[in-house]
Amino acid sequence: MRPGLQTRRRRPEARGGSLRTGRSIAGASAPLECRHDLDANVSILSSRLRGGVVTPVRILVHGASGRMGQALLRLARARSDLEVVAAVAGSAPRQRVVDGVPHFAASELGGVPTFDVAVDFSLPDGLRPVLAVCERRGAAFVSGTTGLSDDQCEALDTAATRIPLVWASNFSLGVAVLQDLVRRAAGLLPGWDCDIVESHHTRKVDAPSGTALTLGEAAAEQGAHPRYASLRAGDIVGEHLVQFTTRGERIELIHRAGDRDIFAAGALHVAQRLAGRAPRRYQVADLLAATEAPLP
Ligand SMILES: NC(=O)C1=CN([C@@H]2O[C@H](COP(=O)(O)OP(=O)(O)OC[C@H]3O[C@@H](n4cnc5c(N)ncnc54)[C@H](OP(=O)(O)O)[C@@H]3O)[C@@H](O)[C@H]2O)C=CC1
Ligand SMILES: O=C(O)C1=N[C@H](C(=O)O)C[C@H](O)C1
Repeated sequence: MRPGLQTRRRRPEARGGSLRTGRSIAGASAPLECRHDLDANVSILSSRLRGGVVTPVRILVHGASGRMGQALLRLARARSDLEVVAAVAGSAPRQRVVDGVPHFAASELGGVPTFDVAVDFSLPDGLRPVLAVCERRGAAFVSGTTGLSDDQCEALDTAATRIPLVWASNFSLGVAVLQDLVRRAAGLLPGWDCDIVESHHTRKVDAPSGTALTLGEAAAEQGAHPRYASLRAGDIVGEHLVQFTTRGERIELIHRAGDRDIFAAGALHVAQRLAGRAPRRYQVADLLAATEAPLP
């Protein structure tokens, strides 16, 4: 076996947060429903009216010093409909205020200013404290943190009875389409081998990736028995190959992410639309469909 290549046979547990497309995206033919939720939109708008003025959605970025956190802070700065009011990392910040944004350590979460939605790309250990703050404050929660335990996944389900919440293993549009293609291919190819190979940078701590597990769930829903292989090399942002093989033929479906901004932009887009909604667990596609503007 090559260094860095781990193989693993595993049928993943059912987890929430898989991306379900509700309308046709980029040629995918899955029927997608478009929701025009007038009452919800009125309530969201009124929640953003302060002093008679529509104000930006106030965001807390959790995992702010990380690769994703830095992308979120940079992209949020460029949006007038979002205001980052707190940036939280695991350890104490070297600078208390950066570009006008107050920075906090995770141990200081209780003292962060009022926010509408927390956007979390941290590590599994960081999940419960930030989720608890969102629940206490009635704020929305968007998370892309992967490698969560079953208990942590259950904590998300419980929180979603009190606050609006989205967890997704991947916030890119391309992976949402890939998931749909995998589901359909698995349904059309009973008995074929299904193998998922994911490649990421050497700093990634979880394996298989959250996206690989989500894609595997989509295949397993159709009766496939996916196997997983993980490669850690250099600075690969994220690649997922789903391969269906039988005697004499093979189909390969692959997504390559070349830039973390695709994930960060997707998460900010979702956060902007989640703030002020009724408590429940939302899928990314719910918020893509309830749209005034296309993905940035
Ligand atoms: N769903 C998606 O689309 C994507 C998901 N991800 C996932 O996002 C997560 C973060 O990825 P990445 O940015 O590369 O990771 P990094 O290691 O670069 O960053 C992790 C961040 O989390 C902080 N952190 C660590 N432990 C805690 C804690 N206990 N409480 C609060 N904050 C903590 C770190 O702070 P400090 O450095 O001070 O410890 C740092 O700011 C991973 O789970 C990754 O798989 C990544 C890309 C896309
Ligand atoms: O850690 C990463 O970098 C990524 N993690 C996510 C995952 O585990 O699927 C999404 C993306 O592939 C990048």
